[in-house]
Amino acid sequence: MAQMNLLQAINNALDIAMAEDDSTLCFGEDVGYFGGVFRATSGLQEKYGKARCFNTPLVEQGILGFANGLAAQGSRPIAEIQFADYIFPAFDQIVNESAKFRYRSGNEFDVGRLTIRTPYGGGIHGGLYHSQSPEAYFAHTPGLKIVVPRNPYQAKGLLLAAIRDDNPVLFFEPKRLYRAAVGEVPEEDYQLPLGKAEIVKQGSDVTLLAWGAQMEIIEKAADMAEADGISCEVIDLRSILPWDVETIANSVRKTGRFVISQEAPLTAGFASEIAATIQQECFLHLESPIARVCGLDTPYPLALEKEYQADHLKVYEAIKRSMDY
Ligand SMILES: Cc1ncc(C[n+]2csc(CCOP(=O)(O)OP(=O)(O)O)c2C)c(N)n1
Repeated sequence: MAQMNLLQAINNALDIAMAEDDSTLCFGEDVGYFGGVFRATSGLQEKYGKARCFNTPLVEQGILGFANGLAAQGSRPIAEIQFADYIFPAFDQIVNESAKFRYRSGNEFDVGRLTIRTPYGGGIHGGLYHSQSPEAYFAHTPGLKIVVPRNPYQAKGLLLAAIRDDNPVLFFEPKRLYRAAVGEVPEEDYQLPLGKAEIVKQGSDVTLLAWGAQMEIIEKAADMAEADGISCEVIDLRSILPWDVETIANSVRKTGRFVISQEAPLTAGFASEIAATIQQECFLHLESPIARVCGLDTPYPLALEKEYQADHLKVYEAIKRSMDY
């Protein structure tokens, strides 16, 4: 075991993946000798050379076009988009090519070896274009997998699973946790399963669900509610696509109450998809309406970041409303 922050765990996973397979490549804006703006690829160019870890031009559509071509030809590309806010120029490549390549070629080609890493989320005073959480745009796209880790242990195990998975995977890295989340991480190779949620704390009165950096917030709200005698089951979704309906539905059947929290805006966020599915699966077990505690429906505000966030007080209020219903 070693103490690592989330960035170091990601760097460690990339190192293991590059060492095991010569066809694994890391590239993106400033990813080469500089090691990325957050240093996730630090030291990799030195170790594996300029042909395997390198800078691209500032053109996200090109990064993904290039990555799709490499993956189709048998390489294992790991493309970095410098901020998730800048993934939109590559939207066409991801949604129309990465996700559909296997289907449109009748399984003759696929880009399943592709992994896309990108820093995501707010809480760092990044303003409009360094704070967004765009998972829902991609969750609407069959053919992709989507993962969000909440700590260094998860980041390493889930990233190694993502890189080796047979489908294109989008790996959203909560940038607020890059240096803030520190924990024990095994130095050896391990994987955590994609598509599986993790029950972080067992409870019996209400189920709380989030992913990524939002986990800290629901855990804090759970502590407040527990002080009032409310027993909270806390679950980390970990994978947005595919998502673990069974674990969540089993929990809600047990507790009868359900609060979902996401950092992204409320409208058409992934929390809405979860709420719709769970009301269908658990209708007769629900004691109160499913609550969504989300970011406000505004562009991500710089000055009003605190007001925008679905913080622990808003989650706590939703728990109380659910209990009092
Ligand atoms: C579409 C998009 N992708 C990525 C970024 C992040 N970004 C901001 S500045 C910068 C580097 C710009 O370098 P250069 O074009 O050489 O201009 P310089 O600032 O060095 O004069 C990058 C990648 C961005 N702002 N927009």
